[in-house]
Amino acid sequence: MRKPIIAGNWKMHKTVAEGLAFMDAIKPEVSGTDVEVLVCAPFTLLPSLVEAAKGTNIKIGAQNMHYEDHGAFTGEVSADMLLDIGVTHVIIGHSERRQYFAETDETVNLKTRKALSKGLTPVVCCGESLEQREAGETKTVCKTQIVKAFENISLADASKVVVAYEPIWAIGTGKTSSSKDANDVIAYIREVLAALYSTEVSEEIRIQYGGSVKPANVEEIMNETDIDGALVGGASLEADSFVQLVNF
Ligand SMILES: O=C[C@H](O)COP(=O)(O)O
Repeated sequence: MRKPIIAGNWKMHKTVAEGLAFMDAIKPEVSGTDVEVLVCAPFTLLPSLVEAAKGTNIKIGAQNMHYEDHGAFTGEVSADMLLDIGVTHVIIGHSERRQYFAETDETVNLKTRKALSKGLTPVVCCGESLEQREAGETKTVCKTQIVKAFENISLADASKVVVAYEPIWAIGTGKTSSSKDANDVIAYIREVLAALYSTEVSEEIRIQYGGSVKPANVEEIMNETDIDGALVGGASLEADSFVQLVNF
């Protein structure tokens, strides 16, 4: 049985004070849940959030990392640096990183392998653009991204990866994929993983949906058979809304 995972991706939002106020507000409201609760914040907030999450069931993640251990990479942060401050998860290959920061399927793979080798849980994103969807390429695009992301990842490590299927046209637009459509693509991603590894491993890997998830639609999405969680941007920024998502 896969444990559901509800993750907030704050993107480039919040000061430390705002992040800590959010943590104070959600802690008592999410403490009883069976769902894995994850907050992925900008680098500047991570040490404070890790401290605030101590002794709770809330995990703290980064939104990116570099695949090298150290070196002349101005502006970048390594896996060891994240581990050093107590971060446990890292989003890799978000479409905004692919679109604005030249993230490629190859760097997604390098980062995923590095995260796993260090003991960080990678949340690996895939998803098609509107143009690709209209051209009927959704499954091909997701397959290409997933096959490359998992290249040279062992069977033992594969089940530690969390996948997030995020159709780009649904991100921050208010347009959600229908839960059936999202489930259909996610079931297909599971078939791709079964072919790469085994049915057993593919049944263990958690696959989230992301794209305009909000309290009003989270239950329907989470009721789908293959959807194991949500990666949420806008609706994760307010404590009330995030609590409703976790307690779907
Ligand atoms: O990482 C989160 C996704 O990009 C979804 O963002 P959104 O919930 O604002 O559509």
